[in-house]
Amino acid sequence: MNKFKGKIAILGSGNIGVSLAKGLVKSNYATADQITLTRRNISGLTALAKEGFVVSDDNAAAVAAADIVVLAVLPQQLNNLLSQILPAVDPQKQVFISVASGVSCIDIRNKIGETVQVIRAMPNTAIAIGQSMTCVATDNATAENVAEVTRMFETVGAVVKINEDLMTSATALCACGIAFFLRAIRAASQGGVEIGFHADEALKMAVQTAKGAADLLLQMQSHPEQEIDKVTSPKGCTIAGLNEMEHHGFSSSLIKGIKLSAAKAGALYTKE
Ligand SMILES: NC(=O)C1=CN([C@@H]2O[C@H](COP(=O)(O)OP(=O)(O)OC[C@H]3O[C@@H](n4cnc5c(N)ncnc54)[C@H](O)[C@@H]3O)[C@@H](O)[C@H]2O)C=CC1
Ligand SMILES: O=C(O)[C@@H]1CCC=N1
Repeated sequence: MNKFKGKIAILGSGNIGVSLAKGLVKSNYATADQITLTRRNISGLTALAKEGFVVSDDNAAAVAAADIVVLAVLPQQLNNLLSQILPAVDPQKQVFISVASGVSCIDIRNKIGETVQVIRAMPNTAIAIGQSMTCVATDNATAENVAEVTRMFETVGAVVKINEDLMTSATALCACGIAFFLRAIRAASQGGVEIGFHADEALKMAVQTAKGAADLLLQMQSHPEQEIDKVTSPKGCTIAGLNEMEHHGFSSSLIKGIKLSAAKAGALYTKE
């Protein structure tokens, strides 16, 4: 692994910002002292400062010193942040990565300068354990910067490059998707309790079963239905349960939820 040699500023140290920072250090992409974490109130970052991260409430100073700037505030907090950092933006020095849902590259350039290179990235919370599914898109960054940002996110999971117009779809499927699969696991464990297991063992069984299902697809490179066909014995109990779930809208509810999340993701940001 070639360590990144420059400085990284992560503006907005909440769920995703902190998870990304920790993931980058754990994967040896950068050392903690190369990463500045900002937050309006830095008292919540004391533990991270002890781990060696630079912590600050001065976004403009963090940007001035950085080569890579990650915008990791909520969409509704972004315009305020962009106006704070405007004086420190240097298009020759920094490349900007935005993880904010529903904010386009051009929206960001309209606030901080038309020659600024902006790459959107949509990770998910599994970034904390190096298992993110991160989608990246840009409309103006150089191939070299896209390659570096891809390399950065590959240290904390898998990366797919997509067209920017699919970014809200990626948000729903991958970033929100973590919550959807977690809820499915939780529901399975609740079913397990109804049929006789203690809650802790039911959850453990559901989690390992879900992991096995995902790993089957990843390692065998197969299609879900191909694997399902191997489970469903004729006149058996699996097809009975599966069809009952489908009669109650299992696939349909996931599809509808993902469509609604994608629509919502596209409407989270107000330009003015
Ligand atoms: N949570 C998730 O699973 C994912 C979130 N995202 C996107 O990442 C962004 C951040 O989401 P979360 O981390 O969940 O939100 P969060 O609310 O946990 O973190 C945002 C942080 O930014 C800080 N902040 C707000 N204004 C600031 C400012 N002017 N200067 C410095 N810090 C400031 C807040 O204090 C907070 O700590 C959002 O735009 C979201 O759409 C993207 C992918 C996944
Ligand atoms: O729920 C949200 O709006 C954020 C974006 C994707 C995941 N969490």
